[in-house]
Amino acid sequence: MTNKEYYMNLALQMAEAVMGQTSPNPVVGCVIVKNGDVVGMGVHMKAGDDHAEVNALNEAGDLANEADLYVTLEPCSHFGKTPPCADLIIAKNIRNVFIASMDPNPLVSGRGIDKLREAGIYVETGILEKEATRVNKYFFHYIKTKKPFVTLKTAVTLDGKTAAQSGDSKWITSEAARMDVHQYRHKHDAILVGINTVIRDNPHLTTRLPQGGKNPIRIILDTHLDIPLESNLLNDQEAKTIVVCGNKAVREKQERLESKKVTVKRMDHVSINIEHLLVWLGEQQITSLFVEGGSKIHGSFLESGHYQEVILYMAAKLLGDPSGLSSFSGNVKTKMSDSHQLQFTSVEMIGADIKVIATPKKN
Ligand SMILES: Nc1c(/N=C/[C@@H](O)[C@H](O)[C@H](O)COP(=O)(O)O)[nH]c(=O)[nH]c1=O
Repeated sequence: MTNKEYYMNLALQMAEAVMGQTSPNPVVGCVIVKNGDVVGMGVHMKAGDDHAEVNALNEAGDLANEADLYVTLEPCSHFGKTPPCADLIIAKNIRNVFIASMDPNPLVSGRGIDKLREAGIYVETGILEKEATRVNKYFFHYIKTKKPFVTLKTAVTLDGKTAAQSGDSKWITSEAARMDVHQYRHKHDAILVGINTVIRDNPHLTTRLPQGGKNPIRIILDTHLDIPLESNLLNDQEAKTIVVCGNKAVREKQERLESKKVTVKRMDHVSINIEHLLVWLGEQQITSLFVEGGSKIHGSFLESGHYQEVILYMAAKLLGDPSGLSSFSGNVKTKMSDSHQLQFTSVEMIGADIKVIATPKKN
């Protein structure tokens, strides 16, 4: 690892540590180095707060003069909730700026760098760019598409079942694997399940990590508003909860839910169109969506083609039951050559279980 990568890695580690806190902003880390000493470190904590560069420059004080600045995302050049970071970097007389990833917003991309170079500052980009892009993959997707980054998560037995034909699914995976899921609940802005999962499991869908973590907004796809009024999701007050229904759902049911401080989003058609839902969620500034199923929901996202990552946890258990519930049911392909093509991006053991991550192949 080169010197530059060492300091950029430090900035990236800070950015990674606050994933889940900054939405709808990106995560950004910044490190300031002078004569081989780290003299300032900063991270963007949450939307509306000071940017990473501001926090690092405040910490460096006069030592920022003639120092090197490492930042994981191109410094902003526009007046947002805070003044442009590029102007502050120039004012503090920083000598060199090293950047990992460029701003994906075409309106500002490169503008911050141009400002710095016009002021005579040396600027180098692309240091650990791959890692920086990974850390902000939800934000980058949202900026480009104005729709949330969609992660489909499922848990299956060795023979691919997500529940027995009786509906029983407790538990497929071990405590360690189920706890691993909670990091994604913290990192995503929202979590989504279908009405069948709500009726079968009566879930809370909260983040229960040892170190805490943010509860995501909870979204239930419930075309006809069948959700039982005594459901945990409607009564535990643990997080903002949105029930999405079709336009034929009974109004009285909608009013009963709204009296419980639950948002009811009535779509324009009888059934729920996934793409329309994602556009609406994007308008609510939801930049990432964690879909925990069940299998019909996963099938509808598969059918829509609007999903960016699949996370599958597999337990070494066999149900041997052909009528057990598959993890995806929808958009059935009858020929292997027509199957949805993905690629594995990681395989690892989590306790006794396997965790696999796959992404759709770019066609
Ligand atoms: N059955 C299993 C899962 N089941 C996932 C969903 O069906 C559950 O309803 C949801 O996780 C419950 O959320 P909670 O109430 O917040 O705990 N998910 C897993 O990773 N392994 C499983 O063995």
